[in-house]
Amino acid sequence: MNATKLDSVAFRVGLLATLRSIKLQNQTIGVMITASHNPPEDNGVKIVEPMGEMLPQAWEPLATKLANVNSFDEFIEVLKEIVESEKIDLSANKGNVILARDTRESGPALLSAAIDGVLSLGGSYKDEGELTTPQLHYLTRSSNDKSFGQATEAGYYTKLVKTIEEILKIWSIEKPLEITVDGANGVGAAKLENIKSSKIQVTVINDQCDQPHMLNVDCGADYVKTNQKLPAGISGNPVPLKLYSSFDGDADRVVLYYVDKDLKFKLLDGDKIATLLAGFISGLLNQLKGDVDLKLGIVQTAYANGSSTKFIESTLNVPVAFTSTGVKHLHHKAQEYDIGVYFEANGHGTVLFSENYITTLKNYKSLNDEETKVQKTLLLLVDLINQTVGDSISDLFAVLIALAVSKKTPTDWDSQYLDLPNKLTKLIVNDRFAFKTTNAERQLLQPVGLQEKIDETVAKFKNGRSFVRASGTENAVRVYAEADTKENCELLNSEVSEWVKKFS
Ligand SMILES: CC(=O)N[C@H]1[C@@H](OP(=O)(O)O)O[C@H](CO)[C@@H](O)[C@@H]1O
Repeated sequence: MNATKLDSVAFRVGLLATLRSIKLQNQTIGVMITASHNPPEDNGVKIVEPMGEMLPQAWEPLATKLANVNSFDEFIEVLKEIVESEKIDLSANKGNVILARDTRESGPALLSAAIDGVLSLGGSYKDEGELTTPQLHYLTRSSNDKSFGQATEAGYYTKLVKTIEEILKIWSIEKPLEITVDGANGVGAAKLENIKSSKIQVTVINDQCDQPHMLNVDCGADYVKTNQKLPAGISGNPVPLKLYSSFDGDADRVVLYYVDKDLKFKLLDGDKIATLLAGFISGLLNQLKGDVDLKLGIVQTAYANGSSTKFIESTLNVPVAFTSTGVKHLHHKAQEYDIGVYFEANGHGTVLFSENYITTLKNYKSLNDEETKVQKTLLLLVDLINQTVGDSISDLFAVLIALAVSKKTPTDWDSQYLDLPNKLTKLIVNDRFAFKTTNAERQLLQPVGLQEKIDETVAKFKNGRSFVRASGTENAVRVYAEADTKENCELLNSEVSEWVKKFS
C-alpha cells in the first residue's frame, strides 16, 4: 500500500466494499464508478449492496470516516475500528466485488484504484466494463438473488423486453412503443441500442459515447431540465406533439418533453413521471373490485413543484411524504408503502413494490377477464420497473407503457396539472456548512434570522414558496423559488438570494 493509492477515495471504497462483502459472508457487492463533476472526483464511486440497494445508514459514518483519513496511521486506525465494531472475521472470507463504470475519462484510473482496494484485502473481483449505474445495481442483485434475473448484461435486456412484450400482448397493443432519446453522449445511449424488439422503436441521438468530452454538452436530462429547452439534435427540428426523452450521463435520471403545436417547449419532469405512474397504478388497482388493501404513497423533495404536490393530494388522493434531497432518503421512505413512488424533480427515481403487494396480487381471485388483465399487468410492473434504483431505461419504458395502456397522449399527461413557474440558482458562499436546515430541508435553522427574512419575502408573492439549502455535492448554496408568474419567481429568487448574501 503506497501513499498514492491511499490518496485515492476510489481505493478506499474498493476496500470498504470488500469488507462489506466479507461481513456478509462473501455475498457480491457492487462498486459503480461515475466520477462526478466536482472535486473530490472520487465522490462518484459508490457501493451497491447485495440486494441492489445503497450502503446501509449504519455504515455511512464508517464510509465517511474512511474517505476523510489524512495519514497512513489514521487509515489503519479507522480500518481497525470498522473490523472491530462490525465484528468482521478477516480469516473467514476474502470478499467478492463486481465493478463497472460509465464513459467518463477518469473511469479507467478510478477503476484501477478501486480494484487495488479489493486486492489489498485479497478479495476477488470482476470488472463488468462500461454499464449504466442501474445495470450494475441489477447485476449485483441478480448475482445474489437468482430469482431476480440472469446475472449478465444480456439478462437485464431480456427481462425488460420480455416484460414489455407481455404487457403489450395483454392489452392487444399492436403499435410498437416509439421514442427518440437524447443519450447525453453517455453510456445510456450505447446501452439503449441493445434493446431489440419489433415492439420497441427507439431512435437514439447524442450517442457519441466514445467521446467523453461531449458528455452532457448541450444535451442530457440536466441540461433540458435546468434550461427548460430542447437539447442539441432536436432543437433544430422538433416534431410538434411528439414525445422525446433525455437521459443523464450514467442513465439513472430521465426527463421527457414535447413541443406543442406552436412549438412551445413542455417539460415532463420527475414530478410528472411520479404522478403519471402513481395515477396509472392506482387506476389499475381501482379496477379490481375484490378485496385489495394496498398502501400507495408518493415521496418528493422540496424541489417538487408545488402544483404537483397539490395535484397528488387533492386529485389523485394519494399521500405525499417529503424527505431531504438525495435518492437514498427517498428510497428509504418509499419502502414504507406497498407501492412507493419516488422521484426527484430532476428525474431520478423509481417505484418500489412490497412483498405484500406481490402476495396480495398473486392470491387475488379475478372476477372476470378484464380483472385478470389488470392483475397480470400489476404483477408485471414489478419486473418492468427497476426495484433497486432509479433507471432511465426502465423508467422510460414504464412511462411509455402507462401512456399506451391508458391511451393517453403527451398532452393528456401534461395537462393533468400546470407547473408553477420556478427558478433554481446557486450561490457560492464562504461556508456552506453554516446553512443548517430542518423539516425536510424546507426551513433554515441557521444562520439565525435568515428564515424569518425568507418568510417575509415569500409572503409578498402570490403562490410564493422559496427555500435555501447547502448542496450536498457542490460547494454552493441552492436557492429555489416558485410563484404565480415567471417574473415573480425570478424576483422572489433574487430577493431571497440577496438575503442569503447578507447573512453569509
Ligand atoms: C437540486 C438538485 O438537483 N440536487 C441534486 C444534487 O444534489 P445537491 O445536494 O443539491 O447538490 O445532486 C444529487 C446527486 O446527483 C441529486 O440527487 C440531487 O437531486
